[in-house]
Amino acid sequence: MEPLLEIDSLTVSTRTTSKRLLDGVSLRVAPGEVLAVVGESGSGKSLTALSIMQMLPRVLEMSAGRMTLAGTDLTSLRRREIDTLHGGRIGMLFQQPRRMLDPTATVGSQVAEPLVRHLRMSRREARRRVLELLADVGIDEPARRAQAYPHQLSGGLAQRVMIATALAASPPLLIADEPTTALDVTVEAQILQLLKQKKRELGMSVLFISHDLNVVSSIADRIAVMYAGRVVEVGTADEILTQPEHPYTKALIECSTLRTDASGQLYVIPGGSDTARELDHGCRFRPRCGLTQEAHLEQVCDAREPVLLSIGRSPAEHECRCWGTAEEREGA
Ligand SMILES: Nc1ncnc2c1ncn2[C@@H]1O[C@H](COP(=O)(O)OP(=O)(O)OP(=O)(O)O)[C@@H](O)[C@H]1O
Repeated sequence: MEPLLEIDSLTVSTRTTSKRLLDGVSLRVAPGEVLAVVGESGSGKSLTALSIMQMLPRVLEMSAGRMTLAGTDLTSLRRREIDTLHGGRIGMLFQQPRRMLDPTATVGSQVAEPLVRHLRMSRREARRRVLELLADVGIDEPARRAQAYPHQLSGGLAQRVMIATALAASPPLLIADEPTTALDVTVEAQILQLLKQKKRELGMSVLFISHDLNVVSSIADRIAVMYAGRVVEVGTADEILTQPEHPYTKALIECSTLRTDASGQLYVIPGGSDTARELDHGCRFRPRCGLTQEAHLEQVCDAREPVLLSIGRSPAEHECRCWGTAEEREGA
């Protein structure tokens, strides 16, 4: 199936120092599919989303071999076309829903905005449609809520309003950047449920960004794992969660299952990712990698950066960037 969103070799660097923050990121999202992008803080998840939405800050510059949405080249859009993209072709959800809403405008007028702008509805038509949209995302008494201001909403209610706004113009793609991270666990479960229901009803694709594998396991069809600005493993959610290959993915899974060691300490991945980008040769994960030492691969992992190799039954079904994994497979 032709992908809806296709990104090839996306690189983002700082303009002044040319520091590479994203390095050759390639991703594909099929129509109706949820691709989750996971990784620790600073791995490049949000920059990937901002690049797709053409919302990178001016201090950063981007280059991409290819970045298309339903065949449209996103890298050459003009200002007006980018305005049409936001909300019209890509719905957006962020971590702090109350901060993303305009504090001076009522809920109703904010949900109406994409209806007027993208679907060219009259204000009157839009007011009627807003009530349906609010009810559709599980908001009681939509007429009363439409009159409310963002500060009068709980976090969960504000995220429901953001979902109604993001999906108002039925965009084919939703980008959700940590949409449940700021919510408490019961509300988080309800919002995930709502997103799954909306995805089913509307048949949209979703790029779902999270640092939490537990969260993505309930919603993702495929998972891409990022480390220090690169995709290190990608595959179906089932394969990544049950047969992870990259030592970093395995470590993330260990962390997400709240495993404790013999002394009762919670498992954490040793070391930090902050210096990984400064490594100018070899694998960026090697200073933290147990496999490198275990399999005596220091020289190999130090010499050259691993490439993303296909390890699935069919090409591109499961790919992993690790010399150790490649070596094990060759030996087997
Ligand atoms: N405007 C900027 N100028 C310089 N560096 C930046 C800028 N924005 C992001 N970065 C750096 O780029 C890297 C990737 O950032 P990004 O926000 O994409 O990470 P993330 O995976 O989304 O993390 P988090 O989960 O904490 O949001 C980080 O090292 C970050 O410090």
